[in-house]
Amino acid sequence: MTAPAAPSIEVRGVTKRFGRVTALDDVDLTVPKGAVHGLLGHNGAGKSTLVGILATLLRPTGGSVRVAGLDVLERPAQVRRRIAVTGQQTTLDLTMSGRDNLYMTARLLGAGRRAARARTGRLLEAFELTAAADRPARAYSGGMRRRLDLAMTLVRRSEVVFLDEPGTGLDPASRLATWDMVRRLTATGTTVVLTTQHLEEADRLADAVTVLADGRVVATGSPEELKRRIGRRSATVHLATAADTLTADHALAGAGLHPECDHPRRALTVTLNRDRDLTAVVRALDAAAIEPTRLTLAEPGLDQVYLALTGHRRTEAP
Ligand SMILES: Nc1ncnc2c1ncn2[C@@H]1O[C@H](COP(=O)(O)OP(=O)(O)OP(=O)(O)O)[C@@H](O)[C@H]1O
Repeated sequence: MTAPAAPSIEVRGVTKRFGRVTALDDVDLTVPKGAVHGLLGHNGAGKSTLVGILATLLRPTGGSVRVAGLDVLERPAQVRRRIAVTGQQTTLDLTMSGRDNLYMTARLLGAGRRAARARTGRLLEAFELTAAADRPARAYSGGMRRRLDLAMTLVRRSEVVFLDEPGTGLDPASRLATWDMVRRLTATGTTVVLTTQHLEEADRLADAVTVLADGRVVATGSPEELKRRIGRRSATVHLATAADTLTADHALAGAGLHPECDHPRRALTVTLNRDRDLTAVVRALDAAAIEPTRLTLAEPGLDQVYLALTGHRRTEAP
């Protein structure tokens, strides 16, 4: 039997204080190689501080951190060579075209002319920038600049890539294309850590999510696990007539299922606290000789998970 690969990121008991502010409090995090891990939290939860420590930009006050198998405090320079961080648009030269920005970066990182050209072409295509490739970056729209910024992060093949809200500021089509690109990164073994306040982004992209609130980890697991643990599924029964709605309401209430009735829409919603509650809904309706026109199931969103875990509604970045 082969030993499991060492995790790409291992954080143990990390604390970070800025004067009196405790930005991180006893944080643990393990990310396997080739996984996408979402750091989810409201403003000030500690996401950027944690990424800053992982990327060797900040020193933890306490605890241990290994990235790409290396201790970040003992070997920061080697860690830096293995990682890439986005959201730092300062690396873009706005007077140069998108193509030249990418090409120059590839050359600076040591690629030969042909390899640099090939990498540039692939990245322009992946981020849908081919048509605008030869225009100066200063003429790009906000979304195009963000895509170019992401592409710049990926010029070097890094073991770990840190992305800050990769979908923010992009239109829906570009967002999907970007998410797709992020997922493809992991196929080559790259580990991705993304910080986000957008629950859909974490839900769609991440294999596992760590929810931070006030510097502490309040939950960690796959988006599905979190939803199962916290969120409740619900079943909505749609009925043909007002009379059926009333009968179904009595039948479900009689079975102890506490339906919520939306009379104008002739719909009844039951929270499924246990798996067998769904069968109970169907049985109660059948016993009352009611045939619903439709039965729909709703999975909880990460929104509810976040609210349940932290007591906060999610707050968007300004
Ligand atoms: N350099 C600093 N000096 C003092 N306090 C800081 C510093 N950096 C962060 N903090 C504080 O640490 C806490 C965590 O901040 P952090 O930026 O890590 O949160 P975040 O989750 O990334 O938030 P956002 O989504 O707004 O970027 C906040 O209370 C913040 O005010």
